[in-house]
Amino acid sequence: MSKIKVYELAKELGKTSKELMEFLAEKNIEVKSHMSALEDEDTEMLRKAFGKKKEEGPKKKNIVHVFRPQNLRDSKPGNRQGRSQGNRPAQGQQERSQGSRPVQNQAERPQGNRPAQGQAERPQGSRPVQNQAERPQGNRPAQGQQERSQGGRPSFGQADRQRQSRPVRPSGDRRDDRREEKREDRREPGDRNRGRGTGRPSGDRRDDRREDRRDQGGRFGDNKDRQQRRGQSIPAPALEGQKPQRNKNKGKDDYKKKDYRNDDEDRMPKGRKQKQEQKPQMQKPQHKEQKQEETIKSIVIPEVLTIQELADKMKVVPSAIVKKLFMQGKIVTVNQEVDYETAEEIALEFDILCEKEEVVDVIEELLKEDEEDEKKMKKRPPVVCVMGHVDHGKTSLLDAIRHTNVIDREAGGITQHIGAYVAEVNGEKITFLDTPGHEAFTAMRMRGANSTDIAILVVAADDGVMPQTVEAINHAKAAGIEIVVAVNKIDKPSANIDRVKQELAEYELIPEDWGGSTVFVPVSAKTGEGLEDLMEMLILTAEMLELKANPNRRARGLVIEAQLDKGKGSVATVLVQKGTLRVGDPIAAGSAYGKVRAMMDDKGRRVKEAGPSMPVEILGLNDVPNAGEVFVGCKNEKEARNFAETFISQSKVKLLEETKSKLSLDDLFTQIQEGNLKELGIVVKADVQGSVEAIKQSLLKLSNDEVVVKIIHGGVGAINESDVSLASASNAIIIGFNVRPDATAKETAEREGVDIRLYRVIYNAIEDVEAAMKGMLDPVFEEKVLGHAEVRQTFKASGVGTIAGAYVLDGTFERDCQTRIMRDGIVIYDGKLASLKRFKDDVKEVRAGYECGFVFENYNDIKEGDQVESFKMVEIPR
Ligand SMILES: Nc1nc2c(ncn2[C@@H]2O[C@H](COP(=O)(O)OP(=O)(O)OP(=O)(O)O)[C@@H](O)[C@H]2O)c(=O)[nH]1
Repeated sequence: MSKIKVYELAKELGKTSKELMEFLAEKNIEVKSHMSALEDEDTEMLRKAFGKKKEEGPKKKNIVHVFRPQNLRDSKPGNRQGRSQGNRPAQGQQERSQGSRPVQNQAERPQGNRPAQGQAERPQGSRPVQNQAERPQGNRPAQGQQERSQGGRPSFGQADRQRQSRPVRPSGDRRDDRREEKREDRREPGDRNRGRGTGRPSGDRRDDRREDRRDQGGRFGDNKDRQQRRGQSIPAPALEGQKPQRNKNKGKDDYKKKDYRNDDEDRMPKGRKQKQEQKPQMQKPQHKEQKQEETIKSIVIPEVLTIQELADKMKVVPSAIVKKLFMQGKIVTVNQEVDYETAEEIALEFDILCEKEEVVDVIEELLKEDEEDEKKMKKRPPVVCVMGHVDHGKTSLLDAIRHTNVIDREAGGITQHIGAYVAEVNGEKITFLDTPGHEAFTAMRMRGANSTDIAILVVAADDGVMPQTVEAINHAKAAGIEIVVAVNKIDKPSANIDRVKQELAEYELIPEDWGGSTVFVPVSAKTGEGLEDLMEMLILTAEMLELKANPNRRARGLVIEAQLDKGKGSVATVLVQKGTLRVGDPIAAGSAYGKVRAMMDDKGRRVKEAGPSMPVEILGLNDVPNAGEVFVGCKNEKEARNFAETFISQSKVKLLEETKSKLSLDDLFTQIQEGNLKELGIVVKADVQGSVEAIKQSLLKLSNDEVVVKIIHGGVGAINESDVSLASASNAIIIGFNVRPDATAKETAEREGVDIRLYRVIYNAIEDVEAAMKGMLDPVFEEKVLGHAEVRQTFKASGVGTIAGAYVLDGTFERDCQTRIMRDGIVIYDGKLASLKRFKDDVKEVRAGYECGFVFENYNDIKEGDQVESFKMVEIPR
């Protein structure tokens, strides 16, 4: 037979390991820890010494202590004292047994281990099986223990209330017995004195606990302090001290946590019931210690949740949380959202541990790929992007390489659309991604960096390193891509290549001729000087990188750009990164899917297939995918559709989460209280995804301490009704770039008062929003004539004024519209229509060919033959 360990014997005897160890220490038998194996004779001795006490066990029953910290908080100190001394000796005892003991003792006793082991080993018979059996379902004390162990959980406050409302004396007596006994067993004489009589004052208990907590530091200390400050004692069981241990051993103890949880869930309801029904039953002492350790409850909560949801998880009434926070000076409602950290803090106050819900990114899972077999890989061309500060010549350089002129076609002088093209140097191909030049395109650059192998960092020789140069360096470094520096504009007299080299050296880009490893190529996009060198350097760098991909597999790559074409439908420029994409292949890209109907290369030629590093324009997707999205070749169209559907549903979830306020409770409060939190919601619609991203990024950057810019939605295509309703619901404005609202959207926007702003140049959009944030920009309105009418008769009505009986010649007249009365071509009145009637009824609108009655606001001098014009002020698109 293998030797029994201290903790096993302790469990068998219903004692703590500590007790046994103390006993052994008195007998000069050395045991190192609760895990130490005992000699047979020692085991015998211990069994003899402690065995008989088993009979006394029943006396120790009835330690039913449930407490509601939130109630205690409210209770007067006197009351609390009274209660803690009278009704809660078990609590005191429990705390004494752990709290006043040196901390290392706690450590010695692996609290996390015990319940699990207990459960695991019980059936194997280290403890007589009948013990288990003996413990009837209604073994009240055990359940009572359990409830007590859950003391921190207000969910069982019911039981507590019941306890408090009925006489508790008898149980108190019993507890006294137990206390005496325990004292005999465990306490030092000094301690005994301290604990004698009415029990230990709660203050002491707190001290003990504080000591424990201090040891554990962090949150616990904070909580404690808070409680102390308010002079409140949340008599958290001594087990509270275990929390940090559990935290520290996170992962290792995970299975134990599960045990706890299962235990809680499985047994608590029973326990509650049994407690009420079978109170007089006695407790088996051997369960006691074990149960004490089940005090800790752990809940799994998401990143953001409402107080109500948190309360549900904690199994407390939400008002308890609200109250607790109120006591801390935070006013919250049950529907208010709190972030994980705040929720964790709240839960800790209730002695509940929190674990963050692991969010599985389904999309990421979907896109996961296994490592490829090296043998199947073949050399592929490098994908190069151009980065650098505004006006340093990125477009010109790309253009010089491509020998086409794209600059002239740009609105506002910014490269707005991303494309890609392949250049050939000495038979070697290089794929260039056309990256835009404005800061607005940061996001794309980042994507560019992710999709590229080499970045050409363009630095104007006459300007040197500028902020966006640094930004570009950082992006490239973060993406781990090779940087080749093109020192541009060397044709300029003010060009200073060495200065550029020097400045870049500060960013760890040291030229080869200075002993570094960065390739610097002086070029002039204007004269074409150095371009060949640059291309050669790119080929050399690519060779060093040994770029490879397997062309014989299903294609996979990135969407570089996508837009909706009236004739062709969804047109997406994709960069194949792996495999070969063929016409007819079913593919999915983000929310879009379909079969490749046709493919065009960068020169507009139809192609049948595209291998690694090749950019192609594809037709056939059912929707416009987002730029930067990964596209995957699928087995069949069904698989592609499934992929897209999963993507859509997941994106919705994500969008919802993102739309949820990210502000923490604290922030929200301080900000709101100071009255300086304003949120500017924006819906962005544009003709191409690239612009959406660009506008989004630039607008987000406008956020400052006072106003937070929040992009509620961004998409490609005309502004539609759903955009307007979204903006209306979120009190947002809509920014349209190169798009217009459709008729229903216009109407809805007018009806709901949604501000739609249309732009053709990104700068203007950014400028406007910036201005709006500074002083709320006034919209520019334009008059829109609705219709004309002729006054045919006038009537005088008392209390109303003059009614003009008129005939609508063209257009319409709407209620509340602006009007202008003209007599002989001269405007004699300009104002609002006070009432619009058909016969005796007020109407909303009267159309051409109908007669109606007008009453003008504060104007009665109407004559037959007057011409009335109705118009509306509409906002003019910028
Ligand atoms: N002298 C000279 N001028 C150049 C050279 N390269 C570009 N430029 C000029 O510099 C200006 C900016 O060039 P772009 O190519 O538009 O610069 P960019 O970095 O693409 O600018 P954004 O797209 O606005 O970020 C243009 O007026 C070009 O004509 C060069 O090598 N020499």
